[in-house]
This record gives sequence, C-alpha cells and structure tokens, in this order.
Amino acid sequence: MTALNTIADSIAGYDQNDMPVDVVRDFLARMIEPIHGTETVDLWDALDRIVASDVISPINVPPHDNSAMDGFAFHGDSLRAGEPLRLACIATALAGHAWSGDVAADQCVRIMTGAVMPAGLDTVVPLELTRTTDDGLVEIPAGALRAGANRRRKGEDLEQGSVALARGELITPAALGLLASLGLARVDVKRRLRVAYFSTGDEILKPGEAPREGAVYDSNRFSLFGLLTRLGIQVVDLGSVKDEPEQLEALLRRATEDADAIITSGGVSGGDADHTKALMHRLGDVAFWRIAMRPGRPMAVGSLSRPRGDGRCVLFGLPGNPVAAMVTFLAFVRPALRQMMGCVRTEPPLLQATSTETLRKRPGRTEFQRGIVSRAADGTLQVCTTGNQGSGVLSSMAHANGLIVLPHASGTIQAGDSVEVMMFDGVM
Ligand SMILES: Nc1nc2c(c(=O)[nH]1)N[C@H]1C(S)=C(S)[C@@H](COP(=O)(O)OP(=O)(O)OC[C@H]3O[C@@H](n4cnc5c(N)ncnc54)[C@H](O)[C@@H]3O)O[C@H]1N2
Ligand code: MOO
Repeated sequence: MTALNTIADSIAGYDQNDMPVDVVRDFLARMIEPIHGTETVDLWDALDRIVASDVISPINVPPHDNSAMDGFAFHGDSLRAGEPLRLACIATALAGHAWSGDVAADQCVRIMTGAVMPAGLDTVVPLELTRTTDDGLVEIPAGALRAGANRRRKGEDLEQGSVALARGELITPAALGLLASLGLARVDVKRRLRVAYFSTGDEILKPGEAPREGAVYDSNRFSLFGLLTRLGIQVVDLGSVKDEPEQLEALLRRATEDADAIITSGGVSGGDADHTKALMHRLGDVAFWRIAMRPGRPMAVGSLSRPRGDGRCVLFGLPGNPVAAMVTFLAFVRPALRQMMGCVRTEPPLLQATSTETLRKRPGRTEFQRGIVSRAADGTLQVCTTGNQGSGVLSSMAHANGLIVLPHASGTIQAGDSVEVMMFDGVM
C-alpha cells in the first residue's frame, strides 16, 4: 500500500474534521494496492473468487452449428415467398448423435434441440409450425420463417481463443457455468484476502455472558463477520477487547502478523476511556478523520507495520455505534477490500427509486438512510425509510434492503423526488 504521507497532498486543503465522503473514497482508492498471490482451485471452490489471469476459451462454444428448436432442418433457399414448402423427411438427428448424409433441396431431417446441423442445412422449422400432408410430407406454411432461422452458430457464445473471463472479474454462478462450458475443471484465482477484526469497549458483552449494568452485547463483531464473509474473505475473528492499552496492543500486534487488513470498531471518537486512538498513532501511520456524513462520522484509516517487517497491514478503525460501523464499512471498507482483492468492480451500482416520503437533510454532508426498495403499483421502484435512523438503532438496519444515499450538496428531498439507493445484496 502507498504510505499515507505520500498521498497526503490529495487531502491537503480539506478539513480533517469535516472530510467529504468522495474525498475519503478517492484517498482510499489511491492508498490501497491489490494483494499478490494466486492459486489454482477446482471449479467447485471457485464461487465468489476473483479471476487472477484472463481465461482464454480453449474451444468454440457451442462447438458446432446446432438446432435451437425441435423441428425439421432444411435448406433455407428452398423457401419461396407466398408458397408453402413441402419436404420429404429422410432421417432424424438427435442431440449427442450427429447424423451425416446428403439432404436434397426438397428433403428435410427431423432434428432435436442441440443436435448438430446436418452438413449444408441452415434453417430449422419448429415442429409446431408444420403439418404432415396426406402423402406423408412435412408442410411449412407460406411466410412461417426466414432462411437461417433457429440455427445456433458454432462459436456464437465464445470463439476459441477469445477472453471468456477477464482478470479481476468476480466468479458469479453464471461465470462458474461459463467456465464449465469451456470444459475447464480448474481456474486461477487471487488468493483469499485475510481480514482480522475485533470490537473494543469496556461495556461490550460476549454472547452468553450474563447482562450487567451499563453493558451491551457485542453486535459489531457479528455484523462485520457477516459483511466480510459475504465478500468471500477469510475472516480472522479476534473477539472483543476492553479499553485497556496492553490488551489492545497485544491484539493489534497479533492481527498484523498475518492479516492483510484489520478492522476494529469503537474507540475512534476520542472519549476518556478510548486508548485505541493513542495506540494506533503509536503503532502505525494512521489518520483520524471526522467525515461529513451521517451516520458514521469518526473513522481511522492507515496502516500498521508488521512484526517481521515485511510490508504493512491496512487498518480501518470504525466507529462503535452499530449502524455507523456498518455504514462506514459499506461506504469505504467494502470498496477498499474489493480493490485489495484485485476485483475490477469495487463499487456496487446504485438504483434510482422514488422516495415515498420527505427526507429532511441539510447540505454539506452525505446521509445514508435505511430504506426498503419495492415496486410501486405502476411498476417503477419506490423507497421508504425504516423508521428510527439513530446510529445505534440496528433494527431499522435489519429491516432495510439498502441505503438511500443523499449526496453531500443535496438539501431536503420531497416525497416523489428520485433518490439513489445502494442495495445491500445481489448487485455486484
Ligand atoms: N464529543 C463527541 N462525542 C461523540 C462524537 C463526537 O463527534 N464528539 N461522535 C459520536 C459518533 S458520531 C459516534 S459514531 C461515536 C463513535 O464513538 P467510538 O468509535 O469512540 O465508539 P464508542 O464510544 O466505543 O461506542 C459508541 C457507541 O457504540 C456502542 N458500541 C461500541 N462497540 C459496540 C459493539 N461492538 N457492539 C454494540 N455496540 C457497540 C457503545 O456502547 C456506544 O454506545 O461517538 C459519538 N460521540
Ligand atoms: O458515526 Mo456516528 O453514527 O454518526 O453516531
């Protein structure tokens, strides 16, 4: 990764206590470098991995001209405008059983979907468009189809030697099928990113611990586990730690040993018990920003050196409030981690939807409101908010399917205005 101070120029001129969201994103995009290291995996293990080098198709897909329909294959130039065509059926071609033989202009071959087109034939009439005449001929009504119809050409999906999947592409279920269609059993992928994470705070309870006065159960550890796991990342769960400098330092040092990145939650705003900030300052090259956004104002970004001196470990110190931790992850950490993974697409596309309600906002900060996108009666997309937008209110996050992104410069949104939504799932 590029050291913070070498790209500090890009943030000079901005108030580090009021950093615009776009500036932070741009800064991270410049700081983060993709990890090295690839491995060859079986297709069964390739889902959600990132392609490490262009996959070149070793074959034509489909490998031969074939029929797109169950029907009769014939010479298209036998068709005459305004006249029915009558053909004698001389053979049957089944998928997986190529038929070879000569077919005259007044003959046809009964053919099934996927079967190789007999040599010289270029057109298939679907069964349901034909009738059998009293003398046993196949009759195609006038104007039923054009010459060349219903033939799938050799290589029309992929030509031998062409790029089937490019380096940096995510292996989706469709991409997995595409690789299989090339006859490949293994694929080169980027190695898995390793990300360590832990929660900080004296008030944090582990699951199963008895409730105690002033304490809350650790939710960030679980939300982060979910967010990281969905990215196909190898997660290193380091649990939670009290606001206690020695413990914190031990955990941070342990995390730097073999993780590519560390994510912490809590302790970045600078309360009396927050030792996290001082420690991060001491162990690495870390910037503490207040970002012009809501929720998720305070965040630490930087790098820590590794104990064995080889390279540095990227650090994201997220705010403790449970929704702020998730929103800063989605807004900044997810694209940064995708970039580290070597993924070409780092940001999800935003949807446009009509707000069903007035959303109060003042210009000068980006707001992320929890929303539910649904289809309106007229078929267009609409979005409503999920109630209490407090940065500690996880229930409204859990009920949402995306975040309404209200840009920095925008003021209040009126009901009926169009807004952008970052969906939580299913868009990369
Ligand atoms: N004087 C100021 N105070 C605060 C500011 C500010 O600008 N000036 N910013 C506020 C904002 S915004 C946020 S967000 C929080 C972030 O503070 P920290 O990152 O230092 O987080 P904590 O103080 O440790 O915790 C905040 C809040 O979140 C709860 N929490 C923390 N960790 C977890 C967890 N793992 N699971 C569930 N809940 C957690 C914690 O109990 C606190 O209620 O600072 C504001 N203050
Ligand atoms: O980071 Mo805070 O959410 O704005 O409470």
